[in-house]
Amino acid sequence: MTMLNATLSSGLAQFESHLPWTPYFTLAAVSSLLVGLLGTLYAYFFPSGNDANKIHALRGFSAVNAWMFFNKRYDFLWSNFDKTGHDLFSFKVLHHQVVAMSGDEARKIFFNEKKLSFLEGYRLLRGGVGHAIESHGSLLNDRDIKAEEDDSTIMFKQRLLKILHRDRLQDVIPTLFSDISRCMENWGAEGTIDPFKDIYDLVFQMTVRMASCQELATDPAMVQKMGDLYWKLEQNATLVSLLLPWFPSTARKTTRQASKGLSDMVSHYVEVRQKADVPNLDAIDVLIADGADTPSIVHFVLGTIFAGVVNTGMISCWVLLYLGFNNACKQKTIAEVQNLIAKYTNTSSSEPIHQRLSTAPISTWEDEMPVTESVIRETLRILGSGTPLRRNLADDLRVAGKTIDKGAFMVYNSADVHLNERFYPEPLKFDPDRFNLTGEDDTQGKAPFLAWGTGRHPCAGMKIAKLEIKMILALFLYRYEYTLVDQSGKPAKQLPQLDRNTIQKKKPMGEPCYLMYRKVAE
Ligand code: HEM
Repeated sequence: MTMLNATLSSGLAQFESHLPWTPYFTLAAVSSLLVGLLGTLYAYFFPSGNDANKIHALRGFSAVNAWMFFNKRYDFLWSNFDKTGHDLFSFKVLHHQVVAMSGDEARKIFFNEKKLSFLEGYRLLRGGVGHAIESHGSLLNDRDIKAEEDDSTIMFKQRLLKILHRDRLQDVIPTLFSDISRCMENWGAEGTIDPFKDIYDLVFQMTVRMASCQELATDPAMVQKMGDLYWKLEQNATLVSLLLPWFPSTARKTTRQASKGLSDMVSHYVEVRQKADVPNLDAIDVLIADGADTPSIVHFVLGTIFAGVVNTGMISCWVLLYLGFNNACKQKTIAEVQNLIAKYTNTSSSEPIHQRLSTAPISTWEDEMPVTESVIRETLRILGSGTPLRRNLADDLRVAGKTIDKGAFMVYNSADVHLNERFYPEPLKFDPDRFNLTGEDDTQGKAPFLAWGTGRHPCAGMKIAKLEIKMILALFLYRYEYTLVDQSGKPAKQLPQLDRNTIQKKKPMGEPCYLMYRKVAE
C-alpha cells in the first residue's frame, strides 16, 4: 500500500517537525524555491541525453512531474513506464533526484539492499527537508544515518513487539470485542452506515485501545476529539505542506495545531499513568515500566496510531465491499465464522456473541480461518498499489545495468507485482480462491506479495492488523445481513471503483457507497 509508508512516516514526520519560524527558514524557503525553479528551467531547456547507460530522465517541467507524483502518483508512474518503455526512469522533486523502478531485479534490490534507507526514503514526503545528506553539506555520513535509523526503528519495533506480544493480545481480545460491540450497538437494529466513516471510527477506537491506556480508550469524548485531530492531520497532508513544510499555509498551521493537540493529549495520559498507584498492562504502562520517557511514549502511541488506523480501516472497509458483491464468497466466510463459534464457544450460552467469541484462543484467529485469510489477502492484493520509498546511501548501486546516484530517492509501486498478469492472471478480478493456500497447485501463494512489506522492512503490525480485521468481520457477518446501497438507499449497481491515486484513505471514486444492514443475531 502507500502503506506504512505515507502513513507512519508522514505521521511521524509531522510530529518531528515543530520547526520555529525564523529568518533561517525564510532564507531556506527562498533558496529552495530558487533551486526548484532553476532545476525546472534547466530540465526543460536542457533535457538529459538519455543515453543507454544512464537512467532515462523525464523531460518537461520538473514542478509538473513533482505535482503529478504527489497528486496522481499511480497514473504518473504507470503512464511514464508505458510511455518511456523503461524499467527505470528518473524525475525531480525540488532538487532531489527520484528514480521510479519496476521489474524483478529492481524489486529484489529495493526491498533487500542494506544500503537503502527506509526512514530517509519517507522524508521525500517532506521534500527531503530535515537532516538529509546534502541539507547539512554532507555533515552526516551513511553510517550516522544508518545508525540513527537502526536505533530509532529498532527501538520502535522492539516496543511494538512487546505491546503486541501474544499473551497481551489474548488478554486484550475481550476488551477489543467490547469496543467493537459498543460501536455497533450505536448503529441500532437496522440502518445504513458509511463504512469509510463508521468502520474507520471503530478501527480508531481499537487502535487507541491497543496503543494507549484505559483512561483514554474508555472516554468516548476524548477518543472522538483525538480522532478529529488525527483526521485533520491526515487531510492536511497536502502537496504544499509535505513538499514545502516551511511555507506558512493554512494546512501547515492546522497540521501544527493538530499535531500539538495530539501530543498534549497523549502526554496528559502518560502523566496520569505515571502517577497511578497501581500499574496495569496497558501499552502506556508497559512502556513506563520499560523505562521509556514521556516524549518516547507519546511518539510510540501516535506512531502506532498513524501506522495502524488508515491501512487497517481501509482493508476492513474494502473487505466488506468486496464480500457485499460476491455472495458465494461471503457465504463461505460466514460459514467459517459459524464453525469457529460452534467449535470454540458455548453454543447454549445466552451471552451475546462478542463475549462468546472472546473466549476463542488467539491461535484460532491466526491459524484456523483460511477462508477469511485469503479474502483479506486478495483484498490487499487488489488494493495494494502503494508506493514504498527508499533513499540510496550506497556509492555504486547498480540496478538493471544502470547506476543509481548516492542520495537519490527510489520508489517502487506494488502494482508492478499485484496487478501483473504474469503473477496474478486477471489481476482486477476479486478471486480469493487464487490463494489456494493448502493445495498442491499453489502457484499464486508463491507469487510475490508485497502488501505486508518484504525483505528488510516487513510490517511489524501485521498480526494485530489481521486480528482486528478478522474480529470486525466475524462480528459484523454474524450479527448483520447487509447489502451495498447508493446514496438514495437503492442497491448499488456495481462495486465502487478504487481511486489508486489517493495516498490516504483509499475511498471509492464517484458515487459514495453505503452498507444497509439488519441485525439478525445478538
Ligand atoms: C492492513 C494494515 C497494514 C498494512 C497493509 C501494512 C503494510 C505495511 C507495509 C507494506 C510495510 C512496508 C513498507 C515499506 O516497505 O516501505 C509496513 C511496515 C511497517 N508497518 Fe505496517 N501495515 C499495516 C498495519 C500496521 C499496524 C497496525 C502497525 C502497528 C501497530 C504497523 C506497523 C508497521 C511498522 C512499524 C513498519 C516498519 C517496519 C520496519 O521499519 O522494518 N503496520 N506495513
